[in-house]
Amino acid sequence: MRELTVDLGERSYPIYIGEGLLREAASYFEKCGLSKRSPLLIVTDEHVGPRYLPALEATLRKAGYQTVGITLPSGEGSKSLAVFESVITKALEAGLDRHSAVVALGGGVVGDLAGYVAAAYMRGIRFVQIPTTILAHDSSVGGKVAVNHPLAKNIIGAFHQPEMVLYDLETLQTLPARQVSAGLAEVVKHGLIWDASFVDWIDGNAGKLRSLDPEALGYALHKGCSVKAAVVSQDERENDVRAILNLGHTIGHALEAVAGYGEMLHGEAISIGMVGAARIGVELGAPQEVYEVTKRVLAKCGLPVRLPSHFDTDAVMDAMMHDKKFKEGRMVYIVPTAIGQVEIDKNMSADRVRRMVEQLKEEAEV
Ligand SMILES: NC(=O)c1ccc[n+]([C@@H]2O[C@H](COP(=O)([O-])OP(=O)(O)OC[C@H]3O[C@@H](n4cnc5c(N)ncnc54)[C@H](O)[C@@H]3O)[C@@H](O)[C@H]2O)c1
Ligand SMILES: O=C(O)C(=O)C[C@@H](O)[C@H](O)[C@H](O)COP(=O)(O)O
Ligand SMILES: [Zn+2]
Repeated sequence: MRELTVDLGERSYPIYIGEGLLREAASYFEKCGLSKRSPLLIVTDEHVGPRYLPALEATLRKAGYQTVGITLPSGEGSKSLAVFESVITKALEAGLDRHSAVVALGGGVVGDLAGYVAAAYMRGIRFVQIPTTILAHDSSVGGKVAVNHPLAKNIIGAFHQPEMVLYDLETLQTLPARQVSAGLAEVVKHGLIWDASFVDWIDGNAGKLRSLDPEALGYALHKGCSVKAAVVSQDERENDVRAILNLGHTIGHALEAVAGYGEMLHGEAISIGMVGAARIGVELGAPQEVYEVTKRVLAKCGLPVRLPSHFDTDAVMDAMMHDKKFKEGRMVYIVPTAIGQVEIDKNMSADRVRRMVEQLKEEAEV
């Protein structure tokens, strides 16, 4: 078992990463002081619930916790105000009070939604992240919780930190191949923004990661969570350095919205976005290898590196205008300057981004 800390003063919390942690969940819940007198609401989805909810509830109940589960349809569509309301209804019916906690058992969709429920219910109750996807090594850490609006991703949300992150790597073994690749996009991102040697390692170990080799996965997810924790610890509310976690996301979020939520997975969209960002980086003076390595490593992880030509450039640009980082015709854009390094460009021209979107449709597959 590996342990990390997200260092945020009185809101600091541990990330536990290891095999079989779900079976020991009760002892971790006790360690972080969750109440046995008030019900816990476990939010999960239709793919995760049948596999992992009964065992989690059994171990928690055996230790004296009261649990209630809610199983949602899987996929990005559940990050909506309608589903948010249905979970609040469940919380009220189950009698959750201010000492209760919401437990997110699932991927980033469940984590973002359940976290937002926890942030809003009775003006904020505690919550626990139990991530079950590779991608959720990113989403479970850092306290960004949200639902989508049809016009813009993650636009209704809050910062609300969990009490702990309990990452049982055994659960990842049941992930479908497409979700494995999508999750690896955020792993690659953590290398590209912070650590060239990690990018090099992924380059050499992408095959092992895709085949869910436990040792390789453990190493990569610990590394990814360390980068995320380090960045968030420096800038909890994205006033500054935290923006670098958005590499590839400005266009990525627009692609998700334009495709229709869930059609293009988050990891797939930001993969294409990171290739675009690398192109802009090279245009602005970064070495050519920034583009070549970014594209190669993403392709090795089984990710798309080209924008399908049916995407309408105007629609993508319109969607970007709703991004939280867009202001007066200029956007905040994360631009790679070298492998493992990025800078925050607060004055990126929309015209340059438009040209990049067009170029992404011409991108050769690797
Ligand atoms: N809050 C943040 O900081 C942050 C960071 C990155 C991404 N996100 C958000 O995360 C979301 C994407 O998360 P995701 O990729 O985990 O998607 P997801 O939660 O939809 O999970 C992907 C799919 O895998 C299934 N699944 C999950 N765990 C499984 C398992 N162990 N075995 C079998 N199937 C399993 C799910 O049912 C779903 O069909 C997006 O909405 C994105 O915006 C948030
Ligand atoms: O935690 C962050 O900060 C991130 O940017 C992580 C991203 O991977 C994640 O997709 C996040 O939800 C994007 O943030 P947003 O503020 O652009 O919605
Ligand atoms: Zn992301």
